[in-house]
Amino acid sequence: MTEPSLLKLAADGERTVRVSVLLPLPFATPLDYLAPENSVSPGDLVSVPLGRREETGCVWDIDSDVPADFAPAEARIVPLARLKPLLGRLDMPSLPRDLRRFIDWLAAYTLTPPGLVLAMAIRARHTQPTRVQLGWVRGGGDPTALRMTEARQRVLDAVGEDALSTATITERTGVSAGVVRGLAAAGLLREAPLLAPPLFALPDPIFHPPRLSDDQQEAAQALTDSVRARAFNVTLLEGVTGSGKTEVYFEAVAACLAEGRQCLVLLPEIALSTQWTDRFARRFGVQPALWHSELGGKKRRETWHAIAQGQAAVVVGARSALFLPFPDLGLIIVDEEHESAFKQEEGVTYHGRDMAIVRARLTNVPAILVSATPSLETLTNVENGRYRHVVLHARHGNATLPDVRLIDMRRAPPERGQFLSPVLVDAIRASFEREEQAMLFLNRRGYAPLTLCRSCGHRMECPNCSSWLVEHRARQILTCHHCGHVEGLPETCPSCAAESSLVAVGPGIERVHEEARLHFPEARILVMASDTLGSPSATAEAVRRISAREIDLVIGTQIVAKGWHFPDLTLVGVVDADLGLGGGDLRAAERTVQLLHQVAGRAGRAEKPGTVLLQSYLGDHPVMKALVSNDYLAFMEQESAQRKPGFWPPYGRLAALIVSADSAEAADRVAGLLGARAPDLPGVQVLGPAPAPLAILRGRHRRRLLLRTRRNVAVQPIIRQWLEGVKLSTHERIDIDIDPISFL
Ligand SMILES: Nc1ncnc2c1ncn2[C@@H]1O[C@H](COP(=O)(O)OP(=O)(O)OP(=O)(O)O)[C@@H](O)[C@H]1O
Ligand SMILES: [Zn+2]
Repeated sequence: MTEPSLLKLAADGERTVRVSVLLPLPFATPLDYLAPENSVSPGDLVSVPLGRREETGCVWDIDSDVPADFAPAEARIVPLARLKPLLGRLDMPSLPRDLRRFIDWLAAYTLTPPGLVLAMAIRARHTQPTRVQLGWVRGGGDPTALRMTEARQRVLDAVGEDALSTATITERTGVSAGVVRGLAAAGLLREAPLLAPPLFALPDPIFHPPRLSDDQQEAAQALTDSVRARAFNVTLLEGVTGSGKTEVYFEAVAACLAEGRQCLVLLPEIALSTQWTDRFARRFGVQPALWHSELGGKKRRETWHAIAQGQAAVVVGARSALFLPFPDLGLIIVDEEHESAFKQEEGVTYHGRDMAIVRARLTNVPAILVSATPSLETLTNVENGRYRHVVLHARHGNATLPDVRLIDMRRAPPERGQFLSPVLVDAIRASFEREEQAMLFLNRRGYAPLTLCRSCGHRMECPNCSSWLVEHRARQILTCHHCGHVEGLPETCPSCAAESSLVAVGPGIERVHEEARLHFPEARILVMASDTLGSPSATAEAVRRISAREIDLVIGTQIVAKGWHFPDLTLVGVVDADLGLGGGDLRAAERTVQLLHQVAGRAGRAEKPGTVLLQSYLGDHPVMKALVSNDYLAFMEQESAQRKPGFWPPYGRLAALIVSADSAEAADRVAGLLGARAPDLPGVQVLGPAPAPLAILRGRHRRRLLLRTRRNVAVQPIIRQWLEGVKLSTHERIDIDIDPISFL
């Protein structure tokens, strides 16, 4: 690994200035250093002394007179004479101004030290650009200094302004490397950096445009207009599954390319998006740049640099792509905007969709949110005129929306110990007979969610978390889906020592697979879950096999809901449509409709019509009614009517405080303390403290408090004041989650 070269700071006159440098560490503010005047600019990455270490940071401000009311109390202004000098500037692209403002904004909004947000932006620097390769150009030496043989002349004719490597020269001219060395020694050739071939070829906006329907054309026009206007605004692109939303927003990407600017597309599960990138390549002639957590070190740093130098024109990424240093960003698209996967729950907690809009605003470029089932937040913003609305009403071509039907599990129950109703089994058989493909969806990995002792009732629980262990029969283990704890399946009950008394309760997809094999011994079945299909190549292979009709039945967790397009897939069976509704989460119903609608949307996307069967015990539930009648908006109106009176989001604001400690007593002490000094303000309510649903997670005891306010109340100052002076021991923590979407 090569370190980036450290550039000396050129002194421009005598004066030195105070330079504030933000370090990727949990400090409340940037630290001040000294540098010669005009030697660095804001955004430059620099090396600084910190104690006995050297750290890389980013110049945040120069010679600022920090106003007293802006500086937090702990930011003491150190006199110039006591400041240490910068060690040098890294030979790397600087962070653009809009990105720095975004980092500050996000830090303030999420109540995170800004350095920790910066760390997300410059993580890629840990692995630096590969060393520059050198080649040869014409040198300024005296041509008569050397006898001009024919071989030497051939070399001089071959080299031009762009450097060529020795290997290329000898290959092109047929001379030996010695001739090249001789010319160099005589000064007739000079070393110069080789131009690296660009890592990402430029996508061609007119490579292969589709012929759009009138509806699509109108939608595309609205989007491309806003791209050309080069100003911030947000548009919701809503359209039923299979209506061509992707084709339509590709037109906006094309417009952005035509403007010569960069474009960022956020997808919720980028590592699984091979179908998306292939489509992109068919439309634009080349692959886009990818950005996600699984990118390897070399690829990661090369991509970071290509983006910083404006060479990567289209970046498709996970939420972390919001922190990339685009020098000329022209458009941000968030596909599947309703997805909760955009929320980062660990470390800095932020919502990728919401922050995409913030970034678009600070960069002053348009944002496009895309969904078949938009979130209530987004619909509300459309309603109050903050977002524009562009709608695609029908599926593309001759495809029709699938027929969604309910299987009432009380009336058509499965056989004892089974999970598929005879109605569903018959429907699958019928689709095999028509030589069509079917899919079974169950959002639960493993074999069974609970293992129970038949004689004493003991439940197999995680030793580190308050949760059940999930059996994975293929691997013969019990595992915790929260902390990853793994143990073998015991032969006897650990509590009463009864033999062979442990039974699996409830289904996971492994168990549904087992049952499907029983019903359809001949069928070619493929199981798709994040633990069996983690890597992009495994996913690509699965997609290939389904598309090539090597598979009759797909059984999967939520990864099968993603934007897949399989023309021969006509039947989708939802094994447990009620699954997401338990737990009392604010958005449980909304999320269930969105997920099941998305799954249902995989059926009948081409010529053959599709059918969706929902197995449910709650046929009268608004969620089931919405799915059967395919009336999403009516459902969202009910949702809205339920949330409005209590000022639940999006009609009010929420922030969660999660207390965790190494003992229940300590957790109770801190939670009690917070409860006792909870803010007492108009329009503000504090719920809790209460044990978190996951009262123990990874061995830590957890309590939750929920702050709920009217929409017009800013929660950050309230929380800052609330926590001021709260002293914690090293084993106690308070995590803040602004706009929480998980209530575990
Ligand atoms: N104008 C068009 N010309 C040719 N093919 C099209 C056109 N519009 C859409 N399609 C095709 O129809 C299928 C569905 O389109 P697309 O995937 O863009 O829809 P979507 O709304 O994004 O779907 P979903 O929300 O279900 O992921 C794709 O195979 C797409 O290539
Ligand atoms: Zn656990």
